Amino acid sequence: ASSHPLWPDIERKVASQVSMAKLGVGECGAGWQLFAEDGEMKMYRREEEVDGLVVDPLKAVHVVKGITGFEVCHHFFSPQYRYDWETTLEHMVVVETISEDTILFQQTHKRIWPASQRDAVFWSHMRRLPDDQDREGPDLWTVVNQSTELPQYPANTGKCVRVYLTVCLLCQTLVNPPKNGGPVTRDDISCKITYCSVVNPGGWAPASVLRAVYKREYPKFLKRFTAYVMSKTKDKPIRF
Ligand SMILES: CCCCCc1ccc(-c2ccc(S(=O)(=O)CCO)cc2)cc1/C=C\c1ccccn1
Repeated sequence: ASSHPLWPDIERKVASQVSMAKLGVGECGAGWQLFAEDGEMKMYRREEEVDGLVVDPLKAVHVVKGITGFEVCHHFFSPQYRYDWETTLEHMVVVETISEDTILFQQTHKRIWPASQRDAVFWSHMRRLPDDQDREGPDLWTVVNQSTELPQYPANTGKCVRVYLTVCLLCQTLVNPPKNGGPVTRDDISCKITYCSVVNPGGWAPASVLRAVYKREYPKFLKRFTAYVMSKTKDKPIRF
């Protein structure tokens, strides 16, 4: 895929998104406010507006037992599972499978009254990252979704307002080998998940509506998605 015209953008975006995702909420600048908490899941947001539009960056951290970073990224990246966990999705088109780890999507999301319906066109790239701390244990896995322009899907021509998004899912598998030296089972693993997203709604939507949507939808999405991965993997061999 390194020959594809998007490749330089993908390389640059993945590098910048992963380094930002690795920063704790305390480090990457002030202004992160905790807005939702549920067990191990903590969701933070920053209140930001661009041209009067709410684009509140979101950062969620979660630790889930019994699954690996590869399994989380695989179910997030692969189109065949998306309708199972993405409740706001109305329609998804795989525009181009650039390579086995890079796909171009067009998605329409269900209309959220009183705002107009939204669609998104983005490339999605999944990658294993060498662990820079050289800690032993499995590597990191990431999926980055980045809006891009596609001539065959011009923005704001039909019923939908085009959103512009940047999303990074960064996963680290934690293995706690059993004392008796036996094989590692799902009871001995967990996954540290960092989910970062910035969604520019594209066209006007009331700040109160957008903030209510994000406050309601993001916690629901992360809980539902991680529960889905657990259900899909629990009786299967572990994939690191
Ligand atoms: C007025 C409403 C405007 C927002 C509409 C909207 C736009 C984009 C998106 C969205 C959210 C997550 C992704 S992803 O993480 O890349 C996974 C692949 O689907 C891509 C798109 C959603 C939603 C609408 C609802 C909403 C908002 C947050 C969280 C969940 N749902």
